Amino acid sequence: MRKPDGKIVLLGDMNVGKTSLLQRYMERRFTDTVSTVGGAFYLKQWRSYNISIWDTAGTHAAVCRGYRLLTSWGSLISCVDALGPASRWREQFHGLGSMYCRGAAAVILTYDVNHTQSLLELEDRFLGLTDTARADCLFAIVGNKVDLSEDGPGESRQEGGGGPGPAGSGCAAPRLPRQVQPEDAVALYKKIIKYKMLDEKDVPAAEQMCFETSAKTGHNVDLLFETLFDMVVPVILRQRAQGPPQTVDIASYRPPARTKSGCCA
Ligand SMILES: Nc1nc2c(ncn2[C@@H]2O[C@H](COP(=O)(O)OP(=O)(O)OP(=O)(O)O)[C@@H](O)[C@H]2O)c(=O)[nH]1
Ligand SMILES: [Mg+2]
Repeated sequence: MRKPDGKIVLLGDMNVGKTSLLQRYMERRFTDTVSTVGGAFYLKQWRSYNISIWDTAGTHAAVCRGYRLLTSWGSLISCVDALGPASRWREQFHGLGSMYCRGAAAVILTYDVNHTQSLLELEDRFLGLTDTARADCLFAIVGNKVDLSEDGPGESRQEGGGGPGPAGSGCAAPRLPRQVQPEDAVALYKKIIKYKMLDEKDVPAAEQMCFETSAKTGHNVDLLFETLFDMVVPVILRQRAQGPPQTVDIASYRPPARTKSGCCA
């Protein structure tokens, strides 16, 4: 298998629809999903480039919230017990998330437009994971599940076919009042630019990088991925021009052969 030329990573709280978005784009269908454990990737050929798209688990935030609940409800002993595992979880999650983001050319920060907390989590928990991404990493902010909001495009404008599973079931879910406005996503994008100490004029405009999608209907899903692929190609070319990364590839690393005279030669 050829090594991927570039990497895109999907991050976001559990249940926001990361796996469903990726499945909708790669497999052209919307099916029941199970919560992701660890991470998995698809390879997409775009023009002459191989791009890996990583799906990650959003579980951590909920696990920590669970522990927080436990600490407020439980006995003193369970509080003390819970603090240990919660912080260990946070560390493990941070390590794993940072690993998935290492060298990423683009990160898709995903939230649910009907759930404010999922947008807040992006800044609180997920943005820090992107410190290991490329310095010129692109950021897309994606509000998913617009089909569920009162003002969303919904079933009647279904794009790309429903396929088996929930989308094909024919019964429309009740509409919800939308909790996150497009301006909130634009504000987050601007915060990210500040956090990364970038100049707004050197990065794509917020309006270009904030999307509202529905993995269920397919709304804007192709637009999201294909806009990013086009933007990632120049990043790949820059990466090639800079030469191989200055880090050791553990898989291919071989220690230098010892001389017969040993270490003191
Ligand atoms: N109505 C609607 N439901 C969606 C949409 N996207 C995902 N879902 C549903 O939301 C639930 C969670 O979707 P997933 O894709 O598994 O979410 P995830 O972000 O990958 O979750 P984790 O793997 O736990 O981090 C599933 O029941 C999906 O069917 C959408 O656009 N519209
Ligand atoms: Mg998932």
